[in-house]
Amino acid sequence: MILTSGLQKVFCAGLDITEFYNPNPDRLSKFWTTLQDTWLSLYTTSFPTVSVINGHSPAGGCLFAMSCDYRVMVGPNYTIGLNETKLGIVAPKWFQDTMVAVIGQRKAEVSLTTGKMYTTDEALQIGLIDESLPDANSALKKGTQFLNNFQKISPWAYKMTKDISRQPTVQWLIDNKQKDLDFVIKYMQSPTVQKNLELYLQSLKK
Ligand SMILES: CCCCCCCCCCC/C=C/C(=O)SCCNC(=O)CCNC(=O)[C@H](O)C(C)(C)COP(=O)(O)OP(=O)(O)OC[C@H]1O[C@@H](n2cnc3c(N)ncnc32)[C@H](O)[C@@H]1OP(=O)(O)O
Repeated sequence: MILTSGLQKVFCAGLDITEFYNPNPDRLSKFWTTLQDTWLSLYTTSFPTVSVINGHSPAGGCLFAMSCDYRVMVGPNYTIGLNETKLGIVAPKWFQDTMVAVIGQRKAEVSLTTGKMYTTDEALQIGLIDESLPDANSALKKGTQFLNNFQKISPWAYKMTKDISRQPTVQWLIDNKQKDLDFVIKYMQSPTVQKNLELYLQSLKK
C-alpha cells in the first residue's frame, strides 16, 4: 500500500488542531480513540506499506509517514518532523517511540525537544526518510519498486518480522489506551495548553 496525498504541497498537516482547542470532551474522546485505532492498524499492517511524502508533513503527518515500512519524500522544498513542542504541547509516548524506532534515541530526543521540521535533505541525512526524489512521479515509482521487493518474500515471514520489531511500542499503547486517552482529555483542558494552542492557531492565520 502506498500512502500519499492528492494535495499540491501538503502530505498531511497533522491532526486538526481545532479539535484540541476549546474541546468538547466526548468529541475529543472519539477523535483520540479513532487516532489510536488508526495508528495501531497502520503500524501493524500484514502487508508492506510505503509513504510517498509529496508535501509538508508536520506532527501527525510525520507520525503516519513514520508508521509505514519505507519513506520516499519529494524534495527539496518540503518539511517533515514532530513539531509538537513548537505548538507548546507534548508528543505522546507512542509518537516518540515511533520516531525512536526510525532514527534512534539520541536523534529523536533532539528532534522532539526542539520540534524541528527537517527539509527533505536533512530528513534523509538523519534517516527520517529513506529516499529523496525530485518529483512526485519518480517518488511514486520508487515507492512501487520498494513494494515489488516483497513479491519474493513470504507474507508470513514479513508479518512475523515486523511484529517482533514493532511489538513493544504497539503493546504499550494496547495496554495503556484508556490511560493515554484520559491523559489527553485532562491535558487539553489545561489553561496553559489552551493558551499555547490559541497562539499557534493565530500564527497560522494569514
Ligand atoms: C506526558 C505526555 C503528554 C501527552 C499529551 C498528549 C497531547 C496531545 C498531543 C497532540 C499531538 C498533536 C499532533 C498534531 O498533529 S498537531 C498539528 C501540527 N500541525 C502543524 O503544526 C501544521 C500547521 N500548518 C502548517 O504548517 C501549514 O498550514 C502547512 C505547511 C501544513 C500548509 O501550508 P499552507 O500555506 O498551504 O496552508 P495554510 O497555512 O494556508 O493553512 C490553511 C488553513 O489551514 C489551517 N491549518 C493548517 N494546519 C492545520 C492543522 N493541523 N489544524 C488545524 N488547522 C490547520 C490554517 O490555520 C489555515 O486556516 P485559515 O484558512 O482559516 O487561515
